[in-house]
Amino acid sequence: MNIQDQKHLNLQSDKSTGSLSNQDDDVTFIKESSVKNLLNWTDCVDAMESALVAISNTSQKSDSEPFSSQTPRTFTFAGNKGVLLTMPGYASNYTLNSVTGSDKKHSTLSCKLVTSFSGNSQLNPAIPGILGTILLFNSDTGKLKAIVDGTEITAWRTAAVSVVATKYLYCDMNLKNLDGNIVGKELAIVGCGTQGRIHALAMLNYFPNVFIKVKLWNRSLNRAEKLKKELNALFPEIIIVIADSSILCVAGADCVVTATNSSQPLFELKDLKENVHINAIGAGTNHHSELAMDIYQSSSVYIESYIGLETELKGIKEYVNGEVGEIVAGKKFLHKIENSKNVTVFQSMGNAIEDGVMANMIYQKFMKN
Ligand SMILES: NC(=O)C1=CN([C@@H]2O[C@H](COP(=O)(O)OP(=O)(O)OC[C@H]3O[C@@H](n4cnc5c(N)ncnc54)[C@H](OP(=O)(O)O)[C@@H]3O)[C@@H](O)[C@H]2O)C=CC1
Ligand SMILES: O=C([O-])C1=[NH+]CCC1
Repeated sequence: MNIQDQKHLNLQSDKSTGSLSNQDDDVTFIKESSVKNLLNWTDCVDAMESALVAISNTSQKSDSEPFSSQTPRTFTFAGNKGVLLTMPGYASNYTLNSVTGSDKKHSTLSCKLVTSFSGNSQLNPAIPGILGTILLFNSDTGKLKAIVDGTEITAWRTAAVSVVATKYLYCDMNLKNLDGNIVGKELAIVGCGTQGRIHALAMLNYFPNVFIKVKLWNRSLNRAEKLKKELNALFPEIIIVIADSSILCVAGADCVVTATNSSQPLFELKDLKENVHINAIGAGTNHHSELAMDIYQSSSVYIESYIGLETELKGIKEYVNGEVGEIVAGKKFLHKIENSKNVTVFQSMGNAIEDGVMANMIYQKFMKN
């Protein structure tokens, strides 16, 4: 949602403290351009690490431990044109270290409303296929306190979650302890739409000195060319090439991102080299169609939340080894598959807690400014 005129909505953007007073009637509206100005990769990745830990703890075990509660999201289909998702969630006792320090604990009650209309890219002018709005409620009273544009948040939080997954699941190299040397890895971006683009930016910005080459593939060439131009200007030291097929794109890659609406597998296990980490993002309501089934069968597979597993990932349920948050929190060690290529897969779906934590992070920064 990009509403320019907040008076039109009869909302006030007075930077009130969000205190518990009954007179606190104002609803803060944070529009897309303000959200954009407040986003950076350090804050987003830090917030998503906290969110993933809260997701993996679904009951309150102590006064201080992060936890969350959520129901499966709902899907309301608008004929065959698109779908509206509702994503409610509550996260408690989590920190936003880089924004409010490690002592301040946050609780957030939120609901994201997000539409997915894949035909939007064909409009003239094109608009994003995924459009979102996040409602933030006072978690002590239930009263609405902010409406935060969720389109940029959805893009950034998805890529930031993939960065966290890459940090913890990519076993070939400890990306957490970079020593400043060029590591010389290859990144493959399969699908150069909104998600492919933001993932390329997230990976290259957050892991400097790691990737020396990026291979891009997109069904229609013009989007790959556009992204190549953008990346060349931002990262002149990195080699950026366009691959002729999705299989050629992943050949030789160390880290792969898939971000398409493809209902058919884009590559198989035989197309990958050993020790590859894959962030599988796309394919909308059919989340696991981008990768061939033999990849899931012989890889260590992690997801954001078991809640979505039951309803949205039935087809690969038996191959899932855990939640990323369980690894981050040290509750589980990375599962290794004997006699395998040692491939790790982060199967992304998107999760309500990530949206609530991100919207609160933006709200905290907006109120401070
Ligand atoms: N996991 C998560 O949290 C999230 C997942 N998503 C999902 O990620 C995917 C991409 O979203 P987004 O980047 O916003 O969408 P965009 O519309 O910006 O991009 C869609 C991409 O998919 C490609 N594509 C579409 N159909 C096919 C096909 N049959 N075969 C190969 N490529 C195809 C498009 O190619 P072309 O340019 O040729 O049309 C384009 O590269 C969607 O499935 C979306 O639902 C989105 C947000 C969050
Ligand atoms: O989590 C999310 O916002 C979405 N996942 C797929 C489409 C939108």
